[in-house]
Amino acid sequence: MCGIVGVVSHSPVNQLIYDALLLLQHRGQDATGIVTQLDRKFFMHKAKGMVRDVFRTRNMRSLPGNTGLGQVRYPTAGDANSEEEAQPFYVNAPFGIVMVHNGNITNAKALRKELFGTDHRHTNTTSDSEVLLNVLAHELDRVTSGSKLTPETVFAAVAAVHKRVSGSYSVIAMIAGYGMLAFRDPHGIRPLCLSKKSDDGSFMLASESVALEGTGFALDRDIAPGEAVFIDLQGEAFSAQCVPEGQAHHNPCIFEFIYLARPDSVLDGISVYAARLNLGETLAKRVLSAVPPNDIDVVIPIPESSRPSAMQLAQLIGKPYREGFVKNRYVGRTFIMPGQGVRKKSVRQKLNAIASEFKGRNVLLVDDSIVRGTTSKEIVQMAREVGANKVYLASAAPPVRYPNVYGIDMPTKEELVAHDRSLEEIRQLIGCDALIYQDVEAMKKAVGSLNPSLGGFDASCFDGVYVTGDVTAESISELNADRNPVVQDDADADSALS
Ligand SMILES: O=P(O)(O)OC[C@H]1O[C@H](OP(=O)(O)OP(=O)(O)O)[C@H](O)[C@@H]1O
Ligand SMILES: NC(=O)CC[C@H](N)C(=O)O
Ligand SMILES: [Mg+2]
Repeated sequence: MCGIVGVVSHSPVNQLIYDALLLLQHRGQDATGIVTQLDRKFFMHKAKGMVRDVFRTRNMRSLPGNTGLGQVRYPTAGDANSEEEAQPFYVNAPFGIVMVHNGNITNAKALRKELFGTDHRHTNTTSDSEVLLNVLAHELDRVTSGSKLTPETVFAAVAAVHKRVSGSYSVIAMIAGYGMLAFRDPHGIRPLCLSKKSDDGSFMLASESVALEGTGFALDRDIAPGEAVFIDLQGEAFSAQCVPEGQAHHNPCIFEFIYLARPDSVLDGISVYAARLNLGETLAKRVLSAVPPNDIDVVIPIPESSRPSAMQLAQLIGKPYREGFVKNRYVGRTFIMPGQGVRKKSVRQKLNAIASEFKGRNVLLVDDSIVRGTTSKEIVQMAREVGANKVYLASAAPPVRYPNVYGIDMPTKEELVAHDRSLEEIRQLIGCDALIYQDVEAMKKAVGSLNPSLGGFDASCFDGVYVTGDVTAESISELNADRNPVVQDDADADSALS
């Protein structure tokens, strides 16, 4: 889950893209980049780091033009440490294309071979996004050879991309001198939404509605699964469904609603905040059947993402909701940091307990999800250190048991605390007095009831069902083999836990 943004306007876009990226920073903390276009020329600046650190005034000054793209990266493929793999990516033929991608290509290895052997295209990094860009470039070249680039030819190229590429991809690209193209994979796994400003006719495309609202745009609609939108440089927009009828299914990633997205965003017709409240409500029922309510004195969220669920849960079980942990706002999100070592250290730097909320009390801690168990184990220990009597732990998401291959960095099952362990084994490992998880079906209902028109969710890390239908144990290990040493680091999560 990276954050992506694209703007077509009648005035300079550099500041607007910067502002939108800041609003999407929670989706990627590792690298960032902006590219703008002026007179068929691209101007780009990208580097490792957060938005505020990467773009200095001199960089912003060298990003002229009224159209542009930006990205914040959370690496899920290739090399997490490489500056080269920061986005946007650029190819010079045909036309000159720059592209940003949120998602993960599951057949990148096979495509890389095809690109080299059959399409005679060169890729220079281990990034799956560079592969995707080259497939798009090849298909654009093929459909426009001997004819002009029109919205129809662009859509034909996207249709060909859908046939070749597997996995998750929300994409925004700029074609030099022509316009901006956006498309979403046939399952709509990662989000992408669109806005047109009524006063000046400018367009913004972004991963989350919060980026639109925070920059003076208003959410018009989501890009549909399999759909492509092309906005020419005169500001005229065209759109088309690029997969054959019956082959597009709307299965957004449910983890967006649990953890990844900001609570003030609305994705695919669902308010993330409302989803988290609903998850708290269903979790409350499970808590009541597992722990006698009189045994709980206070409900304490593990900041940040669990707050709405914890609040709702507390109200339903009739217990006080208290802020027992204070988050250091200058430490980023720990889950999306690359490498288990840095994640583990960061939990202690990030959260500190207010002893008076714990002393002598039976506390129910609530988190949105337990993935590697890094956070839970540290937090339970911290609660005990400041004098908690009993420490119960509830998770608004069900046990994460399966690897994710669609853009969340949980590539190996061995690193997941719930993989191949019973509830009791997980409880012992985390060290809490009772452990209560959300149920998979209840989770799907809690979120899905907010938009019944969806065709279900990608909930693969919870139920092991991969919506693209082509993910096997073999392809998962192949994907891991393509990662840089970070995955090896992650595979050590077990030892880091104990
Ligand atoms: O079991 P783990 O592997 O530790 O991962 C799960 C934790 O990581 C996330 O928090 P994070 O600090 O990333 O972000 P937040 O501040 O938005 O909650 C999530 O909210 C859980 O607290
Ligand atoms: N989280 C993402 O969307 C990552 C995009 C791409 N797979 C990368 O690793 O750069
Ligand atoms: Mg958290």
